[in-house]
Amino acid sequence: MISVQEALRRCLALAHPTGTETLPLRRAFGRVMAAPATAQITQPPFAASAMDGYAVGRVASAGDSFDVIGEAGAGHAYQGILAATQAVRIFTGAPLPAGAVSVVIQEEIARDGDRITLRTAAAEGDNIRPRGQDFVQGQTLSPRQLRPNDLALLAAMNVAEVCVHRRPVVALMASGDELVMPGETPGPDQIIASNTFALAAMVEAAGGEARVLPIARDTEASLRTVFALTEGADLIVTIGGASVGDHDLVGKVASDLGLDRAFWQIAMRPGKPLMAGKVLGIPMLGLPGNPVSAIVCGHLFMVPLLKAMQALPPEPTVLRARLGADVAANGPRDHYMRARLGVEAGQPTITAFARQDSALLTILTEANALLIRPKDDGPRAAGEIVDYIAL
Ligand SMILES: Nc1nc2c(c(=O)[nH]1)N[C@H]1C(S)=C(S)[C@@H](COP(=O)(O)OP(=O)(O)OC[C@H]3O[C@@H](n4cnc5c(N)ncnc54)[C@H](O)[C@@H]3O)O[C@H]1N2
Ligand code: MOO
Repeated sequence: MISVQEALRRCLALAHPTGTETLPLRRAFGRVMAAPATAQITQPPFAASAMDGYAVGRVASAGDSFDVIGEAGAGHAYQGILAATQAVRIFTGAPLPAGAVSVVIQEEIARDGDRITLRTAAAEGDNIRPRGQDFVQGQTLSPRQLRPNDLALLAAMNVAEVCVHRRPVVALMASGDELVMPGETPGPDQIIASNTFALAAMVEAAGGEARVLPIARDTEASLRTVFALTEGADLIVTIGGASVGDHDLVGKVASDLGLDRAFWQIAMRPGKPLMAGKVLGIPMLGLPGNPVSAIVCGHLFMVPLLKAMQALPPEPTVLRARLGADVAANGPRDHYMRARLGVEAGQPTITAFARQDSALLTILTEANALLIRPKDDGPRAAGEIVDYIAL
């Protein structure tokens, strides 16, 4: 069995970046930029007041007075030039008038008619946002998956459209005679197909488009029928039927369809029966059926594949925390234990759940991290530093 790292390397070798498209900003959330975006303007485009108050014509001390000669509001500049003895009533976001050197907030001013007296000193630059303090025209934002904050920045840069990678289309293909969809009434020997829903959401969160295909039955004919529905996908993800049982036919049918196999079975728990390759000209990831195995492998292999297809750094980020409770010696496969990450005594602390069966969705839903136990690692005591991946 190959290692997790080798399996990921072989998976990523299957990925090719998708093409690009141009989208209006309002449709770009969660998408991955395909090229740097360039600021069309400088922000702020002028030195601006950061507060409501008075722009004054010289640095001053408490007790100094000025003549108020006009007003500047956001969107309404004061057109004149301030002399050293003069002030302009100014509001947040208004352009700083020519000649102004400082803004004093209105709470620190006594006003008598058109005369103001300062209760505090006015130092050069106080409460003034210099021109271009946020960004300047021509500055670039490097490619990334667009979060809400990024969209605000692009909008401020006057970038109305953004060039993004086309969403990788993922054909999700669950198989098993025991499976029915949520909302249906399962027979006495049936269960509900569950992991497809997590995987589809993970695809969408990673910038892809999930195409959930009908559940294939455990026959070669049914699997072939559903495989035929994967046409046009950028990635085929099968769920279940990957192991060694008589009804685990995914590998067999994929082989009959010309699968160029990159690997089958890895030294990982959960996820041992994972397979990958290329079938019908499309990269394929064959996930194990156990819900936790499928979802954990989705995080470790499917999401990196989708990132690679959108030219993002694909590897999951491995972080470090101290163990909150002892863990026993590990076996011959890397173990990605469902765990709870929190803070104890001011330090990130991770504690594995006692129950690690790969069929336990209730545990997975309480987990917010995967504690990584290297294969053959000895027992570890609370307080030792370990690796984890955040979920
Ligand atoms: N003799 C051996 N048996 C098994 C081995 C092994 O090495 N030797 N590996 C075990 C491991 S590890 C895993 S993981 C499972 C995975 O097997 P499959 O990929 O063939 O998955 P299935 O047998 O189809 O299903 C396993 C389990 O998961 C349920 N399932 C399947 N699909 C879904 C779905 N979409 N939603 C919810 N639940 C699903 C299915 O009903 C089974 O209970 O094999 C071990 N066996
Ligand atoms: O590796 Mo299986 O995925 O342990 O349940």
